[in-house]
Amino acid sequence: MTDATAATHAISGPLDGVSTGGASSDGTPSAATPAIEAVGLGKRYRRDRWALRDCEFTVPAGRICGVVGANGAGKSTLLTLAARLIEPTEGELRVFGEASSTPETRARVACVTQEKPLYPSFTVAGTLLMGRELNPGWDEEVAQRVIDMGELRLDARVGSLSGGQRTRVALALALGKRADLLLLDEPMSDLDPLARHELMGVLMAEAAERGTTILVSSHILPELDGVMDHLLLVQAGRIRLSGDPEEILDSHQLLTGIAEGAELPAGTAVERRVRGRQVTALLHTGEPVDGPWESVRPSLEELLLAYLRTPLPPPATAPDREAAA
Ligand SMILES: Nc1ncnc2c1ncn2[C@@H]1O[C@H](COP(=O)(O)OP(=O)(O)OP(=O)(O)O)[C@@H](O)[C@H]1O
Repeated sequence: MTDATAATHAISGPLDGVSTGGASSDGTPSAATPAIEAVGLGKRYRRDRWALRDCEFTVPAGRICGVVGANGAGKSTLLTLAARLIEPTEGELRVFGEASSTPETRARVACVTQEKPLYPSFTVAGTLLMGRELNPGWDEEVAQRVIDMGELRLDARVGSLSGGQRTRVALALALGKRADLLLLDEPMSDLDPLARHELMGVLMAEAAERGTTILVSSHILPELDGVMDHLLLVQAGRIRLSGDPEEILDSHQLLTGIAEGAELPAGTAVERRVRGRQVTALLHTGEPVDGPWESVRPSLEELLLAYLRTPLPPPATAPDREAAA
């Protein structure tokens, strides 16, 4: 969790128009400019504590990007940097081509942090009214639909709602803003399975209809399978995998075989597990492997679990750079 506390970032932003940088004349994002681009990105909270380091990746506009990683990997830090609620310590995180916060990019970005900051004394109706007043492109229909699906009373005070109901209000605000980039930090964690399913449907429809880029972090891997068309695996503050999940899966193989005499091609094993006489290994290669192996394409869950179980070796250059800092 980060210390991002800016209230209702989902509704922040200026009342003026939309940037033309990275956008077509009608305001929809152009495919040419990535929604997000990290160049040598690092964030250090304390002197010796890097939450993210040496991150290089691109998320093309219009993608639903799953941000996956263990607790403390750096997912919230990444989303909070993209929301401009905190600044990088080194490198850049470009949002629609802009390296730092501008009124135009702020107007194009909506964020729901894990804290889901809302005003507890406001009613649901008052919260939506605030969204409408502060956002020129406000879409009442989509915000109202999200509220109605949860059967929330408009006169209920936000402070009296359950965690999942508050999440729904925060998502209604974010969707109502009609942003080009939605940053959602574990938005589904306190929703029941039906609400999760419904709201994932709304998000997918949003992405399909408007080309909205969505960065969504989640610990629930099946929730993202078949939904995301871009994957960022964050591990110990580094980006371990980034790209189209189908292409990433195509470049891996899950092998099973008998341990005795079974040699794996050098330098390709992400993970190797031995159970009795049987070896299972995830390889990072699309090339056929010789030997007594049975090879299948891994499922997304098998691939991610293998990476999550395998710690990233510390980079050789880190001590020198720490000393120089
Ligand atoms: N405000 C802060 N001050 C100091 N350290 C922080 C702060 N926020 C996060 N960190 C540290 O940065 C690292 C990354 O934290 P972050 O919240 O980004 O991880 P995460 O992947 O989102 O974790 P989770 O899945 O548990 O939410 C952790 O080691 C965490 O302790």
